[in-house]
Amino acid sequence: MSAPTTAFQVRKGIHEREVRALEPSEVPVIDFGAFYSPGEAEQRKAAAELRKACIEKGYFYIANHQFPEAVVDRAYAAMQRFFALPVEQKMKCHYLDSPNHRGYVPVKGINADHSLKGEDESEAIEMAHDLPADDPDLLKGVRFYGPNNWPTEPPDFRWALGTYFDCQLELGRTICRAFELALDLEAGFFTSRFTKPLSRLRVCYYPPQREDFDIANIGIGAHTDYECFTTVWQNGVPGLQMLTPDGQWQLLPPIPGTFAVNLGDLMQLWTNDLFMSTAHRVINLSGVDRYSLVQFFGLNHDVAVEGPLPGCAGPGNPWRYKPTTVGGHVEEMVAQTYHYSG
Ligand SMILES: O=C(O)CCC(=O)C(=O)O
Ligand SMILES: [Fe+2]
Repeated sequence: MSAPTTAFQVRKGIHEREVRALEPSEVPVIDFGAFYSPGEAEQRKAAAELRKACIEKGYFYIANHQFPEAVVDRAYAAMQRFFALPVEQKMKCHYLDSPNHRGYVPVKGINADHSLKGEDESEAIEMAHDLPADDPDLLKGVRFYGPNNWPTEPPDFRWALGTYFDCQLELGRTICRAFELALDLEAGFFTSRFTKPLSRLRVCYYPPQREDFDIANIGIGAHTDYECFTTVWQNGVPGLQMLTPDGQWQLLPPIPGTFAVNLGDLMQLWTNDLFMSTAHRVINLSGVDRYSLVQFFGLNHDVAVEGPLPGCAGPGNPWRYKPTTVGGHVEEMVAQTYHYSG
């Protein structure tokens, strides 16, 4: 049985227009170098900072993560060239033409905020692990495993974004390890279930938005992400806003050399609301184009979320959710957001 889904997106203040723009010094930045070092004390210290940020804010940035800068630069260059193409060209790889939920999402192609009837004013490419068409899990009916629906233009898009995706998987494994420490779990709790993870990458473009925008039609409407956590790279142009657990919208400043990381629904389910899935949205009022690379990290498709993590429930604090699976929850939420009929 699936968990109730409406619990995740609805938050007090979700349509509030007041936003506080944060200074870079106000952002919790975790030094990820600690997780690559053999020093246990350093790792524990960084994990404690990560835990505090998750409880108080629902997001953090990571620095010293060792992600190759050239991979980001190449991905950014290729995505700019793709989104500059005529719309007819981009429509040739529309996501609704892919059996695996991969491809181009045009303007008004999704409705991320399920509580409104609007459509989102942004474009994206949905991609994931580029698996063959005879992948055994795909043959069993798991549509999230399978081939990407690559654009043919620009010709290096596939290399540039495929490499970004693969490198992010490596980073994601380290973030899983950091969460194991932050939640006091046995080593391998997440990483041993991260051998064929459901991970999606959204390659996003947000044209500038008018000041008198309608809250139902913004870059991406307020929502929570469905997986365990999400990494966000943004091109120096602000627009991403996070709703903190105490109900304040915060505009996140891009900080060169970092990724923002926010929590997703599965983390909320598993931690029984200790780590809440962070509601967020994008409104690009900068006057210039905003681009972002947003990668979602679940665990393997069939991993069961059938109870709270150790230490996250007890007398007076029962588990609030129903059992689900990683793939089951993501499938249900994607069906509500994207324009699949029937
Ligand atoms: O573009 C961003 O910064 C965030 C996009 C987002 O929230 C999403 O694609 O789920
Ligand atoms: Fe999101």
